[in-house]
Amino acid sequence: MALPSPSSVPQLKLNGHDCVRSSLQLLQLRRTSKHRTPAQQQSRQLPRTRAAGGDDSLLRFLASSKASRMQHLEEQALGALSHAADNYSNVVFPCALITGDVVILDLLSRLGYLHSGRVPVIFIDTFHLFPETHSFLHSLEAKYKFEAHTYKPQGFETKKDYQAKHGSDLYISNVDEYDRICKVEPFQRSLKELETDVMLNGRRRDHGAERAHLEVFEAGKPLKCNPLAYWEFRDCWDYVHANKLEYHPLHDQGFPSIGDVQSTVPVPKEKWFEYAGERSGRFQNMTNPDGSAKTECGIHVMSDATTEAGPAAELVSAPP
Ligand SMILES: Nc1ncnc2c1ncn2[C@@H]1O[C@H](COP(=O)(O)OS(=O)(=O)O)[C@@H](OP(=O)(O)O)[C@H]1O
Repeated sequence: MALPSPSSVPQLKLNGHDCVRSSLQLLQLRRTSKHRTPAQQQSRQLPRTRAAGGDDSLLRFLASSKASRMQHLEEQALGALSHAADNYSNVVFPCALITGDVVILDLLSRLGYLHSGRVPVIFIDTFHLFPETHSFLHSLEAKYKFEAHTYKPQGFETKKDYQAKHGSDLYISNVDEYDRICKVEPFQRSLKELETDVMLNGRRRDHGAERAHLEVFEAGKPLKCNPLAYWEFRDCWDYVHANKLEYHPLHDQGFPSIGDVQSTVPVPKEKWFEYAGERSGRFQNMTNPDGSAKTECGIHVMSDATTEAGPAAELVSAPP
């Protein structure tokens, strides 16, 4: 069967994904290999008319596989959110407003959980966020009709107050102390004040090695619900485009993920969708006490260390 050249394949524009083309590239690579099986040799001699029909059906198969995968991911994420809300009293969503978070907000809104206040949104103002992050939050609050619960470093109303005590470069002189004061403490305080028993977030397996085996629910107090655990970064963008959602304005300036100003940089677009590519511009020039590169601020890592195993422990960590 003569495969069409990948560049000549019309994009099926199924959620704007390139998978059809890349699958064809893979197949073509196999075809041009010296090691053809007898069946492959034979298939090369099939009449061209049959080959043309085969190409169409392959494209249709790939398109329908992709569509059913996306449908499953969406149903599974909605199912996880409903399960959390149906079975637990205080489900909260700490939201950093990056692409996956926008997907979760939209799913929560479709379930009626934002407007009703069933799932409160937590926003940590670290005093070091980009101004665009604040304006984007206000825009989403207006669109989905919710008001985020904003938490700041304890004892400070403004960045000026904070700097008067800690200076302007604590994140350089003592990054762990900076994380504790500006992120971890306000985050822990928010979970406590809202009596959280389930915490939603947008962590996914393709974020990197630390999250490679993430499950949709993770044991602990609070229980963590990761509705996008099995999604890829590309799936989040497909959802955003398919539903014409507004997204953080800094994505259009080359930032795949957005955190604090001092530690977030743009990333070349071709790297965004590589494994761990989304977070490759985060935590720049930061190291852990053991000298390894920092990949987490400690919000989730620290809350793991300080929480107990919850009732779902056996569900999420069943032995092989
Ligand atoms: N500003 C702010 N407000 C509320 N919640 C926040 C905030 N920053 C991070 N988070 C929560 O922490 C999750 C991991 O974030 P990150 O490791 O990407 O960033 S950071 O280290 O916290 O800056 C992050 O997961 P995502 O849902 O994937 O964004 C959130 O659950």
